[in-house]
Amino acid sequence: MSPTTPAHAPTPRTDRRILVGLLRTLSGHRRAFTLAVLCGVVNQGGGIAATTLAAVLVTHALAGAPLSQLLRLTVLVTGLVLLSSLANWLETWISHELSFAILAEVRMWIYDALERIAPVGLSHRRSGDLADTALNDAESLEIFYAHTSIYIAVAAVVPLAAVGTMAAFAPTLAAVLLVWLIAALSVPLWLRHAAHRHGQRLRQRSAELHTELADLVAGLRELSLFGGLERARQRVDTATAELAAAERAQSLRGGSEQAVLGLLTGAGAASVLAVGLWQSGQQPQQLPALWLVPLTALATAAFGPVHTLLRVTRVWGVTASAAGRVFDLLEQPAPVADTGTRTLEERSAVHVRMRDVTFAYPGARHPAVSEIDLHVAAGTTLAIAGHSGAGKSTLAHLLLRHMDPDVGSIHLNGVDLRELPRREVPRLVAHVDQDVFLFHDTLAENLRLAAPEASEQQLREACDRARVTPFLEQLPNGLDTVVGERGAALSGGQRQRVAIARALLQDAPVLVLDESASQLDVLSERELAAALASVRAQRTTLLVAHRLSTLCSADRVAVLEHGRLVDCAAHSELYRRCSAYARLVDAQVEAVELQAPGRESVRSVTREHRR
Ligand SMILES: Nc1ncnc2c1ncn2[C@@H]1O[C@H](COP(=O)(O)OP(=O)(O)OP(=O)(O)O)[C@@H](O)[C@H]1O
Repeated sequence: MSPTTPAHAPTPRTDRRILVGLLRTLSGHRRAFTLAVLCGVVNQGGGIAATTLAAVLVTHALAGAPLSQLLRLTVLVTGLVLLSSLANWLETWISHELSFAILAEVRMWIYDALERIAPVGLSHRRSGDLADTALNDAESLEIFYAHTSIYIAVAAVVPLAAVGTMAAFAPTLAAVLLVWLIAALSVPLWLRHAAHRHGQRLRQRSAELHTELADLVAGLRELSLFGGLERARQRVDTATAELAAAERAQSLRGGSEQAVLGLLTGAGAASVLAVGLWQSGQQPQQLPALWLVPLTALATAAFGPVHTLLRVTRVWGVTASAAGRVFDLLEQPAPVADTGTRTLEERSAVHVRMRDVTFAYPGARHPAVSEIDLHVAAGTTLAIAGHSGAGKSTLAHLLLRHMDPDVGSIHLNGVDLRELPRREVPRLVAHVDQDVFLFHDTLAENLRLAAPEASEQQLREACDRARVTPFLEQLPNGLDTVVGERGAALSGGQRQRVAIARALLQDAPVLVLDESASQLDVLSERELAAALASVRAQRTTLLVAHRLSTLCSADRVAVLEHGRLVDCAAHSELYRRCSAYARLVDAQVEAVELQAPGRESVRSVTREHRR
């Protein structure tokens, strides 16, 4: 079973909210940002000044100005070009440093968010989609921090400075230029809805393709077993085609934006030239003809920062969509509050009390568990039995505090789980799940997950007690053997024994054991039973039981039906007095006998509990 789906549904974000969110991230890097903007202003401003002065130089040369004056102008133009290049290099360097520093922060925030909302808050998201947010969405923000934010500031300063300079020589031309510059800057505003739509679609399609591929790789074995490879191929093909269509729409809009901007730049320069020509032809002359070429050059160059800005804002839709997905994850509320401050004084003997516990999954019509009242004395084992869907795993998840009861409470030695800090719970309650996850790492490192400081001797002791040692000796490199992705190099039973060794190393006083429902051969079952007995000794255990032998070994068995507690007693007594339990046990025995006729262990258990 998987934990609950949270009710959290992110509200749609406007461009302004996203921009404010992105800029807020910059506030911790004001110095680097200001430096980058300064370099950007010098780079773009120097470029415009060099272009304008080069035009002045040509005009003066044509007008027969003295060589010394031409030389001075040449030195000035060269100096400006060098300064602009240096500023360009510095801007690129600082802005990328800034961007990488912020991206490193964002990635850590994403990691913290994943940790805060796991496991319940992640259950409704596909792992490929989450990986895409953590990697590609975060990566997409690079363009904003390294370019967009800086170019916005530069584009707000440099063209205005160019208009100001022009106003000092020709106020009318400056007014004409200003009108065209405003028109050019408004292009992304006209197209913002399309840009947002295209960007969102592009990021979504890219995430979908990524998720499809991740699913395909993870489920390759099942797909080939059930002949589903062709269908999976078609799904990848469809996702690829949809991504290509989204990319095409994005490029088409980008191309139109570029063409419109080119048109506006040309029209702006032509208007300045036309008005300038008209002014210089007036009597008395309103503008010296010699200024015409430099002023037209200045007008054309003033569009440079706008072109640079629009080159990056063209992908604003993608950035906004990626930022929205990242912010959604960062702002997703934790499924359980972490406000507890109490500690457990006595940790060696912990008893568990469930008081009137009721819990319903969000959107479910009925509670998964209702009014459960249970007590597990310190050091004893309580097995939870019931048909599939009866609420056994839900109780286990509540004890692990993956979620909180809607009504009632769960206490360890009288302390409500909600009163403990969240990080304290794994120190008190260990979990051995039926679906064991092992990292693609050595067996030793997988074991050290529970106790990072454990010595090799301690690892070996835990392996001995959890019956890992017999198969450990067969592994090529013993504890240093890499167990493969998700522990693929080990069998299901072996993985469970590794998980038991891990729980032993974790050394928590309470244990939640979700027993594997799959049937094991007699030898494996015996090994597993011995390992379980070892980890349960002296621990308070809540055992989600599927096997008859495990039910018999528990101190008491609680029977659930449709989320309600039917009865709770020792196995033999329960078998006699509780018809629901008797039916469950009989069904178990018949199923096992059917699968393994004549199996002695089953017969003996059957004889035992039927007495
Ligand atoms: N994440 C979830 N979201 C919504 N409902 C859920 C979720 N997980 C379980 N349920 C529902 O809650 C009820 C109890 O499920 P639970 O997994 O606790 O039963 P179980 O007794 O452990 O079953 P099994 O033996 O098959 O694992 C079922 O009706 C199930 O469909």
